[in-house]
Amino acid sequence: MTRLQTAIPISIEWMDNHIKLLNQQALPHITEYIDLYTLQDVYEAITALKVRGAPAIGITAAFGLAMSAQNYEIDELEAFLVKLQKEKEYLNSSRPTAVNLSWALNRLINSIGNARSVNEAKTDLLHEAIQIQAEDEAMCRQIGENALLLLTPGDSVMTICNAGSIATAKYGTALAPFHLASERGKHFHVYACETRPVLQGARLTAWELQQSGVETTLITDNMAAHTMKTKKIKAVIVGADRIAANGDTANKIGTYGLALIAKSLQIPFYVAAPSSSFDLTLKNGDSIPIEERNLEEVTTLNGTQIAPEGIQVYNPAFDVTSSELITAIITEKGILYPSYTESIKNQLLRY
Ligand SMILES: CSC[C@H]1O[C@H](OP(=O)(O)O)[C@H](O)[C@@H]1O
Repeated sequence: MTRLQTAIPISIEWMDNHIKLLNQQALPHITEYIDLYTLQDVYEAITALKVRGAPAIGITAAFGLAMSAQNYEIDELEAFLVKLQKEKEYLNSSRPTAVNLSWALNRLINSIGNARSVNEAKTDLLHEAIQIQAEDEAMCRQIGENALLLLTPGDSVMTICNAGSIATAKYGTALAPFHLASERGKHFHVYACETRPVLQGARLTAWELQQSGVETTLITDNMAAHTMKTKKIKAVIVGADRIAANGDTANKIGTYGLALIAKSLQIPFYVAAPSSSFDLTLKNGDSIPIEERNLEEVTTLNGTQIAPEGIQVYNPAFDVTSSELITAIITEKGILYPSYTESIKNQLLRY
């Protein structure tokens, strides 16, 4: 067993008739699993961020739809497909920004195009969800290998949010190189931004990298510029929720600011993401839907009110980094460089 296999739990496990999910809202203090049996359980787990991270959301939704379909008491294929489409749209409405959600659900619907019976369709759905999870693990491992072509062990690297193993099937995207290097006895020094308001950096990335034996320093988000300037940060690497055809990238709120600082300090800024995070129907990032979440995430901390009651709040969960601020996009199919419109066409779509 590699260190990663023993250190970091798998976030999503299919248990033959239900989903066993690592509750990411309980981390880092409690490692607990919750059992999801219904479509509503899955919808609520995604909206409440019990599972979060673009690929992990897609995988969970895929198993959720396949699981729900197993229990349809419908014999007629046409009626089965009508109900499946309705439930797919419901799950797809759980969070708007990560394209992996709709990508995974569409893959499930497409997987039963040739089914000749309801039973065949039920089998195909489950098979496709299992396939999506297995492929994501392989893609993330390859992203880690490709990132190690750009990052040098021993360097200090900054990241934001959690684009880690628990946000994917395994390994993560932005954190994948650190896990792989650690398994090989090579070490980076990672500066993790805490990532207000939900604290994915402080709660999840700090925990995940510590489990994996990666040297990690936690900073608050407003320390990023000073840290990049004074701590010899050699690169910034982040995940992605949706990448448009020109390379504009939506990621956790605060990412755009890191990219601007990196540009001004001439520090390479990398996005790490699987091909399932690209939305080539969008010419650029202007039309990427940005999720706005409830005000309590900003006005409270661990249930304690930290702002005056009734204060107005703006709580966008993502921002869009324009492609000219991105040095390279690291995918499982290789490293893309500007112009991203061209490199996406030549490298991502060539298969
Ligand atoms: C590989 S995870 C990608 C992405 O998802 C996270 O958002 P959230 O925690 O709200 O699901 C964050 O933006 C990560 O970079």
